[in-house]
Amino acid sequence: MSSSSKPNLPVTNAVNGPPNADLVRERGAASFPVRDLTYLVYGGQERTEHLERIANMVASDPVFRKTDRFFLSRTEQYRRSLEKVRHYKELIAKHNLHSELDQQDLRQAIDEDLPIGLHVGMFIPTIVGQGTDEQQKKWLPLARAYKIIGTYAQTELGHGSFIRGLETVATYDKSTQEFVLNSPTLTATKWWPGALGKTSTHCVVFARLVISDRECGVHPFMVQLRSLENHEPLKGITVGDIGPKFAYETMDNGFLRFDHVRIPRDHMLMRFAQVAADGTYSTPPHSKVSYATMVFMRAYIIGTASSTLAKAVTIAVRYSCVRKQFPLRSGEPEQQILNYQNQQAALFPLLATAYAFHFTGNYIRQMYSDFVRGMRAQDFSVLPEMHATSAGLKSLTTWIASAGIETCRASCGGHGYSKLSGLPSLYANYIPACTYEGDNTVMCFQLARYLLKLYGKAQAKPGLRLPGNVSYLEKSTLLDERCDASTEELWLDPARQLHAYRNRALRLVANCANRLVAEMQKGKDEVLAVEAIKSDMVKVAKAHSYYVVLNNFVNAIEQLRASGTSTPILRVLKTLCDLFALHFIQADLGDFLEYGYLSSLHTEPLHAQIRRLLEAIRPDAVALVDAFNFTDHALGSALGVHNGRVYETLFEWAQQEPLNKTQVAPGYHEYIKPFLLAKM
Ligand SMILES: CCCCCCCCCC/C=C\CCCCC/C=C/C(=O)SCCNC(=O)CCNC(=O)[C@H](O)C(C)(C)COP(=O)(O)OP(=O)(O)OC[C@H]1O[C@@H](n2cnc3c(N)ncnc32)[C@H](O)[C@@H]1OP(=O)(O)O
Ligand SMILES: Cc1cc2nc3c(=O)[nH]c(=O)nc-3n(C[C@H](O)[C@H](O)[C@H](O)COP(=O)(O)OP(=O)(O)OC[C@H]3O[C@@H](n4cnc5c(N)ncnc54)[C@H](O)[C@@H]3O)c2cc1C
Repeated sequence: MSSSSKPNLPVTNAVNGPPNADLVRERGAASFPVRDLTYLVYGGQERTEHLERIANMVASDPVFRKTDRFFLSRTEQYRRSLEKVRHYKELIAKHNLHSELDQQDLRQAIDEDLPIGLHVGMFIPTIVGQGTDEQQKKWLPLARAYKIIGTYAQTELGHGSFIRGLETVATYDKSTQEFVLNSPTLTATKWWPGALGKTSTHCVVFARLVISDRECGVHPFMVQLRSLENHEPLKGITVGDIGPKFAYETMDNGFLRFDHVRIPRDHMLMRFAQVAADGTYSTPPHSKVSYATMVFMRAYIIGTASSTLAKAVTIAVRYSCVRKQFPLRSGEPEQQILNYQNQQAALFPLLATAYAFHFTGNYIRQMYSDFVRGMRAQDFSVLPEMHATSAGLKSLTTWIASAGIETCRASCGGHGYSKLSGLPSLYANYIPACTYEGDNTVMCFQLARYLLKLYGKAQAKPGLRLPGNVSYLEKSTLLDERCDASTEELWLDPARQLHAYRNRALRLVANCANRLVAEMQKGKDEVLAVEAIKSDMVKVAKAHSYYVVLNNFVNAIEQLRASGTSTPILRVLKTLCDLFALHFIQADLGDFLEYGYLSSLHTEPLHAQIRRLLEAIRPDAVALVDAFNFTDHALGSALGVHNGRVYETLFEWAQQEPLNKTQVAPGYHEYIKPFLLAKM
């Protein structure tokens, strides 16, 4: 079936010429209308076309070019990203892109870690979330007009995860109605905040509030760091870049120290906790309400896991269609490497996961906006669920996406190791997502604690109703149930798939709870008992999060069916959902076998069904990655170019290598010539 209308994307960066014949053939053989799936992913035809207009504008603009990025020094990369920021601002004015959504679309199309990411992603949201109406009125217009540039300075040299251990102090001076910010130790130095080093003029600093020697906990303060006239650091402030990193070269992650810096009282963000002029402190309505920006960003990160993984899979699948190695029998044509089962087994579960995470992103966005609506009405009841769910999903999605990018890279063979494949930098820039906004393991503890608590409550009070995604914790009878998927066909039943994931999650929670009790019975207090089950807590959090992802995928397909989505689209989504469900059972088979939920009676048909699903996806693989609709600019990969002219593009891009500027090697005269021409 051909697509219902043609994509409007330019083929930029790739070497022009007739498209690769294999890709053309694959595209012609898709079983579903690609364009319709693109509309589904991006929220309709109108929205897709809007995004394409922005993507085209960016892709054809030389300021946003990416192909030279591998040949620039760190400082040049930083300067180039500032040039992009300036141009981004010019385009907002020129094309009237004043809504937050338009600007987000533009940044996404630019597709670089710009040093204003923290300004829009955390600084402004913290003012919105934590500032009083007056503070918002004062700071937001300046921030939104980029009259000030801000960041979010929480982590210190000595502490990141343990926020209560932060050492930066804000002491209230009643006599002047000021806070005095100070970094009393080396380890109190703020360390890591993005755009802090060189770009930001302001930041929200998280510091422990002290009033008349009384510790009041960590709170957010607005602090000006640099002069708005000449960008020099203000008195008492030591600030700079933290130096080379694994990647992320465009971002000036920074350090910051305070030497008794005074700020006015109204620079503490006081929406929830207040300090009155006389030093009276009013506590916030929820002790963790000042952590809300992190919850927001975790939700955002979950939303970007799909597109990041989708990029890697697009590159690897297109390349695997173009790349040929070995004929099956002598005299026959060589095979596209995507025809090999092992290649499909590596890539198609990731393709399925990219779609699964798309629906997870929709789910968390909805949950987050419900949560914000509640917060505005002073209802914080959803905060624990929001915090725990987003912490778990952030961990699972970023772990899988990170490992998935590396799998895609390795599946491209030698060319995957070339930076021109786009995959090494995609990986290197993405993996800190497993660390920032909460180390994934630490985040898993948060979700596991929440699940253990609810499980304990459900055990203590039979009949208690728990929220939707955790309601399975009420049903301890589920533990006695076993899998009955004894045929390949039965494994395609979503109810059975969900049953397996629920059963695994409940088992792991129950097991953890039992071990906790056992450790306490051995004489440990609760704190030490928790320490003794921490590895299992990570497994609990992952198991629950897998269930949430699958549940959302299954529900999304049901909703699409109910709303009249066409059969070919439903069929292909269902195949992807099945592969997601079965692949991750296969990947963690030990969990399911350990308690006898599955036996070899079920595993044989499971493996067989997975092989069938790989075969079913094969003819649609290119169409499924095309549906993500990335421009060549967004992929930044010689292997993933839409026209499939992989070798031509690789060859042309390699010519830009600075070593190729001269025919004779730099250093030849000093180091090679002497021994080549030396007398024997
Ligand atoms: C229009 C849309 C625009 C969108 C724009 C987006 C643009 C984006 C541009 C993107 C650009 C770049 C992207 C990348 C940027 C990366 C930037 C990175 C930034 C950072 O990393 S900031 C620093 C982040 N730091 C952390 O995440 C620290 C992690 N640690 C913690 O969160 C906590 O300390 C903790 C959870 C580990 C433990 O907290 P602690 O204070 O010690 O408390 P406990 O005693 O353990 O727990 C007490 C109880 O409180 C519960 N709790 C903890 N946290 C929360 C929370 N946030 N909410 C609710 N409840 C919470 C905890 O569970 C305990 O509960 P219990 O007592 O058990 O019931
Ligand atoms: C690229 C990047 C950008 C960043 N941007 C910002 C920013 O803009 N603003 C900002 O404030 N911060 C930022 N950070 C800091 C980031 O938020 C922290 O690094 C992160 O929260 C992890 O904290 P940590 O470094 O203290 O790790 P640690 O907590 O020291 O973790 C080290 C190891 O110890 C383990 N561990 C820690 N605690 C426990 C425990 N209780 N039990 C068992 N194991 C434990 C962890 O699992 C991990 O394996 C950024 C970091 C990076 C890498």
